[in-house]
Order: sequence, then C-alpha cells, then structure tokens
Amino acid sequence: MSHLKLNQVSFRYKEQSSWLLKHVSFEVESGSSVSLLGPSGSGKSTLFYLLGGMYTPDDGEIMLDNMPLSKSGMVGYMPQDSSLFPWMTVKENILLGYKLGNKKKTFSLGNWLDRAGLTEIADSYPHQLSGGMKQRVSFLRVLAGGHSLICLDEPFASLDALTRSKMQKWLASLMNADQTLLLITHQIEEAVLLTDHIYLFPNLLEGRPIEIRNPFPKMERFQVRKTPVFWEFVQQMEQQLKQQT
Ligand SMILES: Nc1ncnc2c1ncn2[C@@H]1O[C@H](COP(=O)(O)OP(=O)(O)OP(=O)(O)O)[C@@H](O)[C@H]1O
Repeated sequence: MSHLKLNQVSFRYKEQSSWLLKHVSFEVESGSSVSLLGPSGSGKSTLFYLLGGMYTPDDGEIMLDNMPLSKSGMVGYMPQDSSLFPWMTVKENILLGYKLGNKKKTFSLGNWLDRAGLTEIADSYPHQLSGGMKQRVSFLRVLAGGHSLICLDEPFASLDALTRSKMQKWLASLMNADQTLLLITHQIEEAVLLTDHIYLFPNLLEGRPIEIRNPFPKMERFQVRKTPVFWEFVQQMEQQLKQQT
C-alpha cells in the first residue's frame, strides 16, 4: 500500500525565473486513484518527474508511507510516449521493468502477457507494434516493477477514440485494489471512468487543488457511461474547469 503526501512543494527549472509549482499540497490515500487535471503547461508532468526522483523539490516535502521520497525508483512511472527500447523485444522490455523494480513481488511474465493479449507478439520489436500495443507493453513494464504507487502521464493521448476506449477498460481490469494510481489526463470522461477522485489545478500547480469525489462506484463506471447522468456529471466538471482556469 502507498499513501502519498505532498506538503507545500515548490519547484522551478533552473532556466525559469518564476515558480512552476508553488506550495503544492495534496494527499492520495493508499489504494485509491486520483486524476490530475489542469491546463497544458501547468506543470503536471513536472510533478511526476519529482515523484519519479528525476528532480528534487526546491522546497517542501514529498512523503510516501510517511517516509521522505528521497530516491528515484520508488514509484512506477509511465510517460506520455511509450518509451520502449527499440533494440529490445516486448518480453525484454517488460522484464527490464522487473529488473529495475523493487522485486518484492513476483511477476509472472507469461500470465501477464496472456492477460494483456500480447503472448503472440512477445518476441516482436517495438517498431512492429501498433500504438495501442506499445502502450500495453509500456504499462506492463510499469506493473512488472511491482511498485504500489503508479503514475501514468496521459497514457492513451496518442490513440484513436476506439482504441482509447478499449485501453481504458483494459487498464481498469488490470489495476489491483492495493495499487495507488495517479493519472494525468486532459479528458474529463477518462478521469471519471478510471479514478475515485479528481483534483483540479487552475493555471499553475499552486496550493491545494479542488478535490472532487467521483460519485460513481468503480464497478459501475463503464455501465453508467451509457446513461445521461454520467454525461451530466462530465459536463458539470467541464464547466467547473472552465471557470477555474
Ligand atoms: N526539463 C525541462 N527543463 C526546463 N523546462 C521544462 C522542462 N520540462 C518542462 N519544462 C517547462 O515546464 C513547463 C511545464 O511543463 P509540463 O510538461 O510539466 O506541463 P504539463 O502540465 O504536463 O503540460 P501538458 O499538459 O501540455 O503535458 C512548460 O513551460 C515546459 O516548457
């Protein structure tokens, strides 16, 4: 289980004169899922770089299970593009996630390839795969790391609407109850389908986000999507986002 807490986190890139993240504070309960929504360029991916240990905050602290998040590799991170190594096969790319991960949990490659529908392409190279397949491989690589906090940065942004919809269902079916998920998305619909809470950040990542609890239970979201009540909620959220940004 992983309880994440950001306390007054501030950060700016060396070449920037002003703060990109300023006194950002929020918490993600262990085993829950949260979407981060905010305008383009507001610093969402940068926040993930801090969680992944690629940069350190200039101020404030990030705590994971009440311990400072002081080194990289404590969270599973999937960037916007699939970033698979082109010289490695599907199998090798996924196993790399395991080798670099925390190895506290066992990872049964054959079983996961099967669940992901990738068994037949296990020995293929990334250039031979479709966009949706690459994203699936990339996601399995993150799962293989065995981290209980998983950060996904717009994982399906580059996919067409139909593939994206299939991938959302697929992802929901693969997430374990003990995994904590942070998802960056620009799609409110996706946030409502995949996460328990939605945190809205107006303009910059500054202070506390507006926290909205998803009213739809996890098991019913893909069914409720077919009803007007789902789309009314998505529209309300859209209005709120427009007013805040
Ligand atoms: N490595 C870096 N060095 C310097 N500046 C950077 C770096 N990465 C991002 N930036 C700048 O930081 C700002 C925020 O970028 P970031 O990618 O974190 O925003 P974002 O909210 O994730 O945007 P989007 O929704 O478009 O992906 C941008 O102005 C960007 O140019």
